[in-house]
Amino acid sequence: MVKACIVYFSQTGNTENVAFTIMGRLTSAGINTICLPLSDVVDFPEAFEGIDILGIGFPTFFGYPPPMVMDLIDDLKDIKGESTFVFTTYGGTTAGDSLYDAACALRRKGFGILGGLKLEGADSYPQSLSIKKNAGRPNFEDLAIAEEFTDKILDAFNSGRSIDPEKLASSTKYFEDRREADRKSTVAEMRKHVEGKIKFNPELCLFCESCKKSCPTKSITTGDKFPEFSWRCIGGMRCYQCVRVCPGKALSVDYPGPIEEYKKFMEIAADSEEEKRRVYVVA
Ligand SMILES: Cc1cc2nc3c(=O)[nH]c(=O)nc-3n(C[C@H](O)[C@H](O)[C@H](O)COP(=O)(O)O)c2cc1C
Repeated sequence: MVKACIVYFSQTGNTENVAFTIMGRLTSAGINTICLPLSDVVDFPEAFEGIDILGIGFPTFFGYPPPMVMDLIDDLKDIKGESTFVFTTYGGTTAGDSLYDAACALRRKGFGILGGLKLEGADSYPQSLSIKKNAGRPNFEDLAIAEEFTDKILDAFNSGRSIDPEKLASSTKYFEDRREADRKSTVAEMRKHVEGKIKFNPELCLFCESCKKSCPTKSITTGDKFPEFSWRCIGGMRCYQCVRVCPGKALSVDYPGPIEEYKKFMEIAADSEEEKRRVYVVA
């Protein structure tokens, strides 16, 4: 029996939704499929044993995969030569080179690339949440596309086809111009336009530790009373999951500028309608 494992990182559920949709389709096609959040990978290495297909899903962060997803791929030491596919959800501005970067890294590890999928999701960035950008995505139609994609990658797998990661490269000029540049500096350049400081109001803290439990890099410790931030975050990049999950609204964001400036900045790197319509590429 063909065995698949889908590893995904998801903070607001968009990528998880897509991951479970793909798993459902694979399962109904008779593939023995496991879906695993990135945070469980260390505790469950058996999930990778004897797999034929590896799927990796993640939200796009500033046009690229979140650094811990690239770390995961780098750490895939013992799984070589299998087939893989990548998928991302993004807030409707740009998926940038996220599929391309993940596919290149997997290719370097010896994986054959079956294809890549990018679907729009409700935008989880704090300013975007305030304007409800892309609310309700991925919707029914988006998930139907995820199913269509799954059928096509299975066909590619069964026929032994794979693609060059180049096929997943963005046609958006902003990312084309920066393809050879160091990712950290490109992301830092973007972050300075939009990244706000996190404020803490002790009077609203419920001591529930939701911030600590949700932090993907375990950068938050709780002292006698309040959370303490090491600000390690994701290579310094704020993901704001602590702010999103705080039930008492004790954590909030100080936007670096007015929302109009944020919207203007998003236009600089935004995908063209044509790029947005290129939802998947399959071998
Ligand atoms: C730190 C950060 C950076 C983001 N960068 C982008 C981006 O470059 N382009 C975009 O369209 N959306 C961006 N988003 C929005 C997310 O990619 C989008 O909401 C995604 O679907 C969230 O997936 P999840 O629900 O699985 O966490 C960003 C969100 C965060 C928190």
